[in-house]
Amino acid sequence: MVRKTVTFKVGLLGLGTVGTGTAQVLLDPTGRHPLLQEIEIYQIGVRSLAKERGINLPKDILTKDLEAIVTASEVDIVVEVLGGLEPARSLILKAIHHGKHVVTANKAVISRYGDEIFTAANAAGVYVMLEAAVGGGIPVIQPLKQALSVNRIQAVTGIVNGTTNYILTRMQTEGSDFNAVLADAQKLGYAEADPTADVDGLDAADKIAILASLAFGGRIKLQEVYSEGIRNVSQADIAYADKLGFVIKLLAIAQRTPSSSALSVRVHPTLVARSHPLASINGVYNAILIEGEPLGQVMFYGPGAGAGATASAVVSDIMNVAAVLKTKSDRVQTQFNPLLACSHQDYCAIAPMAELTTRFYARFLTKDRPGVIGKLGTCFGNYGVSLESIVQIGLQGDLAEIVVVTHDVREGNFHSSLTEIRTLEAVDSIPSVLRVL
Ligand SMILES: NC(=O)C1=CN([C@@H]2O[C@H](COP(=O)(O)OP(=O)(O)OC[C@H]3O[C@@H](n4cnc5c(N)ncnc54)[C@H](OP(=O)(O)O)[C@@H]3O)[C@@H](O)[C@H]2O)C=CC1
Ligand SMILES: N[C@@H](CC=O)C(=O)O
Ligand code: NA
Repeated sequence: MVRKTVTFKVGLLGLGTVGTGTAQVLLDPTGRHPLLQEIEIYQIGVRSLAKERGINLPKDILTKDLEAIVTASEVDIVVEVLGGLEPARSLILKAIHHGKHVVTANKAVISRYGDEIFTAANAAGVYVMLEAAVGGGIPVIQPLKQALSVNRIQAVTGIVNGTTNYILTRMQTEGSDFNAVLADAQKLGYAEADPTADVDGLDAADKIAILASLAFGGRIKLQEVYSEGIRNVSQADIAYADKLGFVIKLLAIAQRTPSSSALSVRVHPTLVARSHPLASINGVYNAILIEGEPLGQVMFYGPGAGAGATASAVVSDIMNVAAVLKTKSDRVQTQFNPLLACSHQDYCAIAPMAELTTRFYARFLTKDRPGVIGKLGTCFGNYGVSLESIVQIGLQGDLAEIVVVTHDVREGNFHSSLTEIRTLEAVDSIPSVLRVL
């Protein structure tokens, strides 16, 4: 048992999956960095005092009075792991106004209210740290702020939602049913309280907005980030993708566009060639591939959700703040460490999706008769859509199933060609349209 010399007090807001993992690490410093022995939990704010907790806690440490934690003079660092927008946002702001440094895992709050929060933090002279908010336990926020900051970043491409990667992996490897696998992800503590945020790509959109902001040095308006989830990814598409040499992944992408100064920032299910490094990232694992000059490519890989992994990121942020404070005798920041603080003022311009240039995969159900493929080809040709492959593999009832993969095409042109194709008498439906990396 380690005897602690307490120097820093943490007010922990939340004792769910991440809060419990965080408390476990803070209460068990043996064999970890010695600075951890100087950090103590002051109080833990929860909703219910009666709830069974799978952790041994000091007596009377739980409270329902979260405002008292963020305003307590004893507290140096407030750790927000409540989730949701409110009261998380208000408590973060109140903590900042009371001079507390903040560590949060809450990408939903940061991607929406980052402007307000970082402006308040800079005015109050405190840090807001968010390593756990993207990629769970994977260090990616700190590397972007520090080790990679000399690079001109060209693209950030990631699998940043553990729940959907877990679902897609099991649908692919076991042919499992979507809803059953989602229930497992919830049991394992990967999913958000409302898993819609995971399944519909909103959690990944929050995360890529945060990564894009760090990578490209400006704020991002979340409403300009395109997001499409995995609800419409079917077993048929997984099987066709496999036959064509691809796997389907929910990718979050932020990249410079070749023709304008605007960025493309988006989340969508994507066919990824089996040889691509992101294709082999399975289960709850996340990976973020960053391309920059002069570094080239670097990929961060690890567990993207779960109690222990996320706690590792939360506690490392607490330690980073404690380490900075240790060098200040009065614990007041007169000057910020520019590699830890946020200094963005301007918003990045985001290009509309119609201007994106990408490859597409599309599946058509058509009448099974000669000449249909030719008619599709004519419509594609009318809009400059060039095909990489076109295959008719099977029949669904009496309808033919035709799958195409295009070469790079402007998204707006591709959709115009589909609008024309839908008017063809021989075409029954277009059950899926996916982008190809
Ligand atoms: N789960 C994961 O793997 C990861 C989660 N995150 C983020 O971490 C945050 C927390 O997630 P997670 O731990 O999974 O969430 P949980 O739902 O498991 O835990 C939330 C905790 O916050 C408490 N809480 C919520 N609302 C209130 C309120 N209004 N008043 C008082 N207490 C409240 C709950 O109290 P009580 O226990 O009494 O109900 C609970 O202890 C989220 O922002 C999430 O996006 C980030 C990376 C990974
Ligand atoms: N629900 C999220 C948790 C981590 O951010 C996920 O599944 O990735
Ligand atoms: Na992280």
